[in-house]
Amino acid sequence: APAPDLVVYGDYVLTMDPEQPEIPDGAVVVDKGVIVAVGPRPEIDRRYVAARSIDGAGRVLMPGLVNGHTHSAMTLFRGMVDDLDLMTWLNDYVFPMEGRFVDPAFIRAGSELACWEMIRGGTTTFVDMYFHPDEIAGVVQRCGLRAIIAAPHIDYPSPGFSGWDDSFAAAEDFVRRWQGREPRITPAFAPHAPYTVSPRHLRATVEKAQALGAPISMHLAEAPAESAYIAEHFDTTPVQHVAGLGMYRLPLIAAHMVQLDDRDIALTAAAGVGAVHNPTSNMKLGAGISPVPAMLAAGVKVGLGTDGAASNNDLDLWEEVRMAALLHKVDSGDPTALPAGQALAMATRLGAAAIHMEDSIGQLKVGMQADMIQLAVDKTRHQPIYDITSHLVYVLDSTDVVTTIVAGEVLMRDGTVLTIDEAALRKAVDGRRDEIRAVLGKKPEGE
Ligand SMILES: N[C@@H](CCSC[C@H]1O[C@@H](n2cnc3c(=O)[nH]cnc32)[C@H](O)[C@@H]1O)C(=O)O
Ligand SMILES: [Zn+2]
Repeated sequence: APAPDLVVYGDYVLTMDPEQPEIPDGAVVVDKGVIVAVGPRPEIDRRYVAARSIDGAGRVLMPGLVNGHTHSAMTLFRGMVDDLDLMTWLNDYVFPMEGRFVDPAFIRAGSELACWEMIRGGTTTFVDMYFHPDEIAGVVQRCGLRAIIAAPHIDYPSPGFSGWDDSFAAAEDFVRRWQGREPRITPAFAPHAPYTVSPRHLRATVEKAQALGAPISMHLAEAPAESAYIAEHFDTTPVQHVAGLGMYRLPLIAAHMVQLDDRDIALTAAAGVGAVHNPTSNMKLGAGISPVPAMLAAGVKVGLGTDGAASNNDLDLWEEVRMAALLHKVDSGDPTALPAGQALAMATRLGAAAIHMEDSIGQLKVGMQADMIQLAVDKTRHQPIYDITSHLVYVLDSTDVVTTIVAGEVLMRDGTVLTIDEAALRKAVDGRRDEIRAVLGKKPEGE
């Protein structure tokens, strides 16, 4: 028998592969970080003797989750400003705080805190957009997660901002240095939003991203104030504005996509642009309700994201799955609007498509990357179980995740994160918290 690196079992194997969605008492075989077999346990055990195995009794085995939009180091701003609309939150609070506190050490601590939380909760891939992307990439490399790391650039004179030319040149430099360097890291461009980056600079971004073959991640059609700004200055919608500048010709990852008309949705579907839905952030900032069922019906690739911990306030993707499943029922008055299976797909297979990685992640399928998680479903509060998908969406949560594996590497085992020193992390986070508290104590922000 062939001797692969690892076999992982599950009483319930949920592949998210439409061709064989669920395998009771199944197993996934991994060799050199890639899935080489998926099937029922007896058949797998007959064919393979793996070097290592992870038991699956009382456990679900499924693909790791995809967080399509976050700002990882904003974990250090968790719970600092709540209950404000997007523009007030951003201009009066977040930008000044960032100008004051963000430096490379802040990013190292904040991103590590984010990665710890994501590994703990079963997120295996995330799309990040934040300052000092080299620091983020270093953290991601050390903790073993997979990420698209988008280097931000902006016109808007936010604090800490050194001008468009510098921020764009730094982003290009980052993309060039990280392309092909680490298989789990994809560098990308991140023009902040249509209301903070001029048309000329969005065009320049398209040209550069096209030349380098890099994806773009940006905030798009998030809040009413953005639509009003774009209507006033350009007499169109945010989507049609950026599509007109060529942005819909590339692998674009568009976060939010709340304020959309029918034409915006049709254009997004036709272009294959990925839409990342952030239900908690949208609800919390009062941005509106993204027309997710309409996008899905039109064939848009819709994923899920947490956004940063300053507008969520955590990076728990299970919460987004459940929020999405519930929000669109209440919005439409139709409980069939977003069924559990579709909500779960948005965190896995569809979410992978939304970030243009559907060929390598999002399903447990031969040839795909071995990015997978186990959840324990053996507790009394989990019983009885009739439909595992229903449980994953409506019963389980991030604390039920017990194993996290990326490219065949075990990042968490029995609920313990193995690749991050938690005690050292807590110390770094406490240090930053004290520094921020001291400043906030002296000068309270806002009224
Ligand atoms: N101001 C930056 C760009 C920074 S990274 C991404 C930015 O997006 C901000 N951000 C976080 N969540 C949202 C959101 O929902 N909408 C718009 N911006 C956001 C975040 O605070 C951060 O400033 C520069 O000078 O280059
Ligand atoms: Zn964001």
